Amino acid sequence: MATENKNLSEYDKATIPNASKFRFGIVVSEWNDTITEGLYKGAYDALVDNGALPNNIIRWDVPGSFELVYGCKKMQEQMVNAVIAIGSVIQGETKHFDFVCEGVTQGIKDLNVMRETPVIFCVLTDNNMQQAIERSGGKHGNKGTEAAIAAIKMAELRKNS
Ligand SMILES: Nc1c(NC[C@H](O)[C@H](O)[C@H](O)CO)[nH]c(=O)[nH]c1=O
Ligand SMILES: CC(=O)[C@@H](O)COP(=O)(O)O
Repeated sequence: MATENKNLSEYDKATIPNASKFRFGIVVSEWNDTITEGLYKGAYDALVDNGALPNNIIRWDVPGSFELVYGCKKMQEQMVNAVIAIGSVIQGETKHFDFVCEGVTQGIKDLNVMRETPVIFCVLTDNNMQQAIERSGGKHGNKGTEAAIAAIKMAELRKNS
């Protein structure tokens, strides 16, 4: 498994652009909030560690991961350089997991295709809570950290393109 061979929280600051000139929007799903709050902390701390100003980080909450698409669409309309979508989808008894994951994945992909502001996919899609815990500050690191680094790099790419 790819994540098993890569700690999601590791990055080399020397390779990361300074984020002090950028504004970031973070949209956070309330479902599985113990997980999404851990992802948010990882993302927020990594943004600030790389120079982002706290006043330049906007947070909105949405009910569930399916609503991340609408929330990120509206966040793109704000004066931000990149958006991070944070969610945690955990397999239940039915196929609902498949439809939520597909819907949020395709929706965020569409936002990246149709609009100028990059939206980073920080949505865990796990078989169980233990996997989610391990990827939101556990033994595999924090996908929120990974997403923040991606957001900084994509904001820099957008600025230079
Ligand atoms: N089961 C999970 C959900 N389900 C809720 C949907 O995301 C959505 O809010 C609802 O269908 C109303 O439109 N959401 C998650 O983020 N994680 C889950 O595990
Ligand atoms: C991802 C979901 O919507 C899922 O957790 C809901 O659980 P269930 O499939 O048991 O209704």
